[in-house]
Amino acid sequence: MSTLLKLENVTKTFGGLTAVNDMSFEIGQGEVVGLLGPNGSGKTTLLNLISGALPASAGAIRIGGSDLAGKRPDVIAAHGVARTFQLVKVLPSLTILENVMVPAAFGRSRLWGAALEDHARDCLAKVGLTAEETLHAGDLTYIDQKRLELARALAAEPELLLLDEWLAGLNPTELREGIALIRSLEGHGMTILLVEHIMDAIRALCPRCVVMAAGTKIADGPTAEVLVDPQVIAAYLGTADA
Ligand SMILES: Nc1ncnc2c1ncn2[C@@H]1O[C@H](COP(=O)(O)OP(=O)(O)OP(=O)(O)O)[C@@H](O)[C@H]1O
Repeated sequence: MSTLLKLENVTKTFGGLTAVNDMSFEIGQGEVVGLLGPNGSGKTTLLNLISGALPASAGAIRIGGSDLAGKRPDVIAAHGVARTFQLVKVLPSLTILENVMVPAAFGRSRLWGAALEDHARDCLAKVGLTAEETLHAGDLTYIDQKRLELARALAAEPELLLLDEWLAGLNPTELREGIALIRSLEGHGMTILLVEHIMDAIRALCPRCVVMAAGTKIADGPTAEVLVDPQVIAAYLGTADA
């Protein structure tokens, strides 16, 4: 499996706080990897560094061989990285179709006209929103807004998809649908780095997990092994002398 994402000693400080501390790991093409850790451990900051929303303080972030640390988000997107956000970011006054056309127009293929609409519709079909394309995004239910956000990310034709708690806030039925949807992307060979607190989802989707605590990598390996690692359990539950 060839390496798609390679982090080398990536660090991010905010003043005196080190939010991400010397993180190194690789993700192969087509892998689905969970990024775990207690609240405040640096997961979202790491996604922000990979997607270019924040510049790294140190280290290299290689995507397909190019070091993109410190590059603008649009440059990183052009290298095939797309993401969803912890708090859904759709354009409420635009229709569903228009919401997906925007990232498709500015995505890797710079589509326009009929090709743009066709591609946007394909992305809506992938997330099961075909019938809703003329509705306004602000009128959608929460799960459908999440689907739409995923369709917007897919519209940019990513090779690497970063999902930041995309399954959070769903009821059990929606969660099952959400897991099936992510699995269907995996079937298309997409590489996914998934920040998630729902362990059932992690077990169902991620053969491998990386775990962070206080900005540092404390585990990286097969999910079943990582979830019973005493250091990981201590990071989540705290220890008597912590
Ligand atoms: N823009 C910022 N400025 C200053 N501090 C920040 C900023 N963004 C994050 N932090 C801090 O960095 C640390 C890591 O935060 P981050 O949001 O990355 O954690 P997380 O693991 O994603 O947490 P959660 O699971 O709660 O989303 C926290 O202490 C947070 O307060």
